[in-house]
Amino acid sequence: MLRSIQATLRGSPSSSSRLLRRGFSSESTPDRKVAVLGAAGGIGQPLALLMKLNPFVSKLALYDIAGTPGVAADVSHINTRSEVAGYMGEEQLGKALEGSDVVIIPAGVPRKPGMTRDDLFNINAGIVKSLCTAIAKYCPNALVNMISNPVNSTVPIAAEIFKKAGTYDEKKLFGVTTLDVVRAKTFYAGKANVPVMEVNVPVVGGHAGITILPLFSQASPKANNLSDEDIKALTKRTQDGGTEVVEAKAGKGSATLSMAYAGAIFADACLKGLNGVPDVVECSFVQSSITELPFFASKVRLGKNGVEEVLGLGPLSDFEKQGLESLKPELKSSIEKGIMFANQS
Ligand SMILES: NC(=O)c1ccc[n+]([C@@H]2O[C@H](COP(=O)([O-])OP(=O)(O)OC[C@H]3O[C@@H](n4cnc5c(N)ncnc54)[C@H](O)[C@@H]3O)[C@@H](O)[C@H]2O)c1
Ligand SMILES: O=C(O)C[C@H](O)C(=O)O
Repeated sequence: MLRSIQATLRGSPSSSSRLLRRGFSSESTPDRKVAVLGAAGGIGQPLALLMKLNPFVSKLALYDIAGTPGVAADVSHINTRSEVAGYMGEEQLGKALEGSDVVIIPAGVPRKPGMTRDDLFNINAGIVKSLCTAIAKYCPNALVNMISNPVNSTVPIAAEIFKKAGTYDEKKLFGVTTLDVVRAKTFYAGKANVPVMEVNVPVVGGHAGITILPLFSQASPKANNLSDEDIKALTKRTQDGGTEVVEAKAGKGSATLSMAYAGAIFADACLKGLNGVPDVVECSFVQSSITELPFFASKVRLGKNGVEEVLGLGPLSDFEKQGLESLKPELKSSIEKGIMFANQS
């Protein structure tokens, strides 16, 4: 993705030649519509920019309850492939969604210091419910990338809304946990003193506090200079990464720029999968049977229909096994809270 952005910034010939190397002719690169819901927000605006730079996108629909005409006009002047349109207010939501291949949802309120992600439930659950009801109506086959918190509950809410509408396909619903992976990579590279762009670390579980479980025992490149205490500290920092940003922003919201980057990486992976690029693997919070919980984040292979394969956890250290058992009760209750909300209201 970073290379895609860099190539795009250098000029379209290099991005199209990259597409050619991947087996697409410039004429046959499939048309793909991406909709961003909450596009005028702290995440939505930089995410709109990054999706405008993505050569796989042919149409970019920017939807919010306010402010999207300005964001769309601004982003639309960038000389890249996609056509941009802004949509504002519920009466324009259908048009924004129609024909979408990927819908990215960063709509909703962010945390302030002292709040948990679950404290956002009361407002964001209703927002997600209404947006997913519209997705079921206007683009039931789209891949849905859920960013709105609490992800551990908003993804189950989306699943229930789609089930009620008769459109649920578990292969097409994703909780975006990429920021946890981005953080784990950055913190590990800093501590292990290895080149950050070469680092890979799976992060499993969910997206809140101890439900975020980075698997540093599977990190590459291997680092022999890290003690058990270092791994514990890296795990805690990854779990508290969101809070670190919320506190630093001191009441002005939560992670937006790093989240836009993470959201753009995940959407890019979804588009590559849809376009038949082989071996696209990212961590995501999806319907899962790799533990007893109905939703769980782990590595997922992406393909032409969305999730092609939910990959297992692989070998865990004793510390990670303990972390896995400790996260299950909280994750289970967040999932159940989402399911109950969707079915009672
Ligand atoms: N998954 C993650 O890793 C992750 C990371 C960071 C933030 N988040 C979450 O993303 C969400 C958005 O964060 P932000 O910083 O961009 O907030 P923000 O307040 O800056 O932006 C949210 C946007 O959503 C819009 N919105 C509200 N109701 C809407 C509706 N019904 N339809 C469409 N748009 C609507 C608002 O108008 C606003 O523009 C929060 O819930 C936050 O907790 C998730
Ligand atoms: O921490 C938050 O509230 C936002 C987001 O979930 C994050 O991880 O940065």
